[in-house]
Amino acid sequence: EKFPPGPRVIPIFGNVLQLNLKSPIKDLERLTKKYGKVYSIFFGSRPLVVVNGLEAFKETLVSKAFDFCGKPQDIMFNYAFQVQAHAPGVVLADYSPIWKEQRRFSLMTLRNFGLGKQSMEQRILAEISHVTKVLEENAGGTMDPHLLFHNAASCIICQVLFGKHFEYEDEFLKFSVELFHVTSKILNGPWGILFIIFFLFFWSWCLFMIGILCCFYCDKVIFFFNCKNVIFTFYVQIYDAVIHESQRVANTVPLSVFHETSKDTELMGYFIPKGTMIIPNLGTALNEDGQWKFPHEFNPENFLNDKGEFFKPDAFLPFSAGPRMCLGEGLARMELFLIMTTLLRKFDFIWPEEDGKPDFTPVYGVTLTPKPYRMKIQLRATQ
Ligand code: HEM
Repeated sequence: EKFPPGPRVIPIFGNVLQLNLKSPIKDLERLTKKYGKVYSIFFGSRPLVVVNGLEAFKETLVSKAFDFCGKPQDIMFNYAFQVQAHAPGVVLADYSPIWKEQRRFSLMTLRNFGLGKQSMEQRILAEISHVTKVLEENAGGTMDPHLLFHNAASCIICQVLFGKHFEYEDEFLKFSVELFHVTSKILNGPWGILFIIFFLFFWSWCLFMIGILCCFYCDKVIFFFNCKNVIFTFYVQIYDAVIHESQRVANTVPLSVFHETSKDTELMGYFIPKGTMIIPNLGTALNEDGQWKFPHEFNPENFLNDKGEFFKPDAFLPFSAGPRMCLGEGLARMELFLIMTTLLRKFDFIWPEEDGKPDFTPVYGVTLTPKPYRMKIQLRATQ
């Protein structure tokens, strides 16, 4: 009786036919308005609980984190990725001593490979020089930057993993980026089941996903060390605000990675049995009324306090929170900051008027991405 409410369930199908599986975000928004911050939907006979908004996330991901930090093991993903009990990796591993060990090992390895250190910054800057070269070649014209940025992000993670730079024309790189692109589109789409075969390849390339997901971040501490004057620091704060605001609006990983309850528990007064799949709808905190100065518009002031200094509101949870939160946040931040600042100092990126109004409707896949677009590139007069 105390299970979260939800739409009427159709036998065999559950609520699948009531959702647009190609892009369920709008449907989930509609259901939040009707049923509240915590509600249930059924995939076939399987119940899922959708969690929305900062208050519910605090309870799910932080204060009761260990009740909610399992990962479903009996879904198609796990078979496709060949997740095995003795070697489950990190992202899809259930809450267990093996997951803890693998997470600790991964963090330590990333640190050993230079995360948070000058050497990682140098690797990223070296990769940016390749991007800059391509953009310079196209200066004065228009281009679709999609593949260029995928390549750059993939190459950075390859640098970390293999200590080698891949040329953008390299067949291996082209194949892997294309493979990721295709699979990530199919994965969440209605035809996902038919394309299960792709998933077998996907596991091998998941590290590339890391790069593509990250859209480039930064550890601003490194930057601060190099900046001694106050005015420059002020600019950095604004830059940081712009980058965070871009990520807030982009809502890159809207539904996080599904969780599962590891025991019977309660959430905002509702009873949630052990083994229930949980969807943290992270995007609902990123534009939640009451949490932001300007929740529904692009405005970097969302990350500036009254004195114009950078601050991060609690509702900024694109990397999730608690024990399962994203392990690559540091690398992602470093990449985004270095790439954005370097490119914006050198180039102007302009929307081509002949292409009409930009269509901001995102394409739903593992991540939310923009529809294909072209941009004009111009070298800036002062660099
Ligand atoms: C903008 C870039 C990125 C975003 C928005 C992002 C977001 C996320 C989210 C939402 C989760 C799920 C957390 C949860 O289950 O509660 C996650 C998990 C994870 N991410 Fe990221 N991520 C990004 C980049 C990266 C990078 C660069 C790496 C690796 C270097 C990485 C590695 C991981 C791993 C290993 C997990 C699983 C952690 C665990 O289950 O213990 N991510 N990420």
